[in-house]
This record gives sequence, C-alpha cells and structure tokens, in this order.
Amino acid sequence: MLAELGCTFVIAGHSERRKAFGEDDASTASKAASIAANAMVPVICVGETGYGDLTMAADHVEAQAARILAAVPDTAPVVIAYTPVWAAGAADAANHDHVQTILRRLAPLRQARRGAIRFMYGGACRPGTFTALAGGEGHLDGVFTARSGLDVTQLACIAAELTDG
Ligand SMILES: O=C(CO)COP(=O)(O)O
Repeated sequence: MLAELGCTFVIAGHSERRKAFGEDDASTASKAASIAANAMVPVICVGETGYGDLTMAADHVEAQAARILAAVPDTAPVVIAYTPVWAAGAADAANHDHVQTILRRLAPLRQARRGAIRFMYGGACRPGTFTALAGGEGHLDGVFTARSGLDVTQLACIAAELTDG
C-alpha cells in the first residue's frame, strides 16, 4: 500500500513506536524486511535508551543493527537512523564525539553489505547540527528531524546545509 502511494523511504523501529506499541528489534526486523521486499528503503531506528556509558551504548546499537539487518536482504539499500532515545525531544543533540563513536562502530556495515547503507543521526537536530556532528569524519550522511522539520524555515536551512556542504 505504501509503495502504491509512491513512498520510497519508510521508518521502522522509531522509539515512539517501541514505547507506545511495544515494538522491538524483532518486529522492526520484520517490518524492515517487508519494506525492502516492496522495493522501498527502510529507515531503521536504533539507539540506546538512557544517556550513559558510551561503550555500552555502542555495543547496544551495534547489536540492534545486526539483529535487524539480518532480516533484510544483503543487496537491499537501507538507512540506519541513530536516534538515541534520550536525545529525542530533548533540548540538545548528542555531541560530536558521542555520535562519531557510535558511527565508527556501525561503519564496517558499509563493507559488510552489498546494498548501499547510509547513516543518519536523529535527536534535537536543528540547523547546524549536521555540520557540528559530521565534523570532518565521513560516517554521517544525514539527519533525522522531527520538531525542526515542522518549521519550514529551519527545514530549508537543514536541507541547504546537507546539499551545500
Ligand atoms: O524523533 C526524533 C528522533 O527519534 C527526533 O525528534 P526531535 O527532532 O523533535 O528531537
């Protein structure tokens, strides 16, 4: 149905779905597989729940991504949206070191899969967040924004930042 409506990207595993509807990595994997089977690109949300130890967060996110991607054909293009739950709706985004540490852990997936894989960050993104988080390291491909996306001026700034940078 979504494909018939012209959708190309579909979010799976967002923290609000996990919280409100009890979705987990198993149901997210099943949804991601179904999205890919219908020739759309799954935008797979992963992220630790609370702010804390960074190594534990990276372990958690790596395991989530592995569990979910195991269900998606190797050749299917995917987007992984690193969306730490504690940053969604917060005042400030995660910092550069935090995000890059997580993305460095996920980066080997680019070689491990034949299909294209892109990494996004989500959580309190505003104009400037992408530039601050990407910071010269090549792991971050884009941002996933909720509140700023509702403000057309901010959204335009973010889009320009991604396309001009
Ligand atoms: O939902 C989000 C990431 O999961 C982000 O929400 P905000 O951009 O409003 O913080």
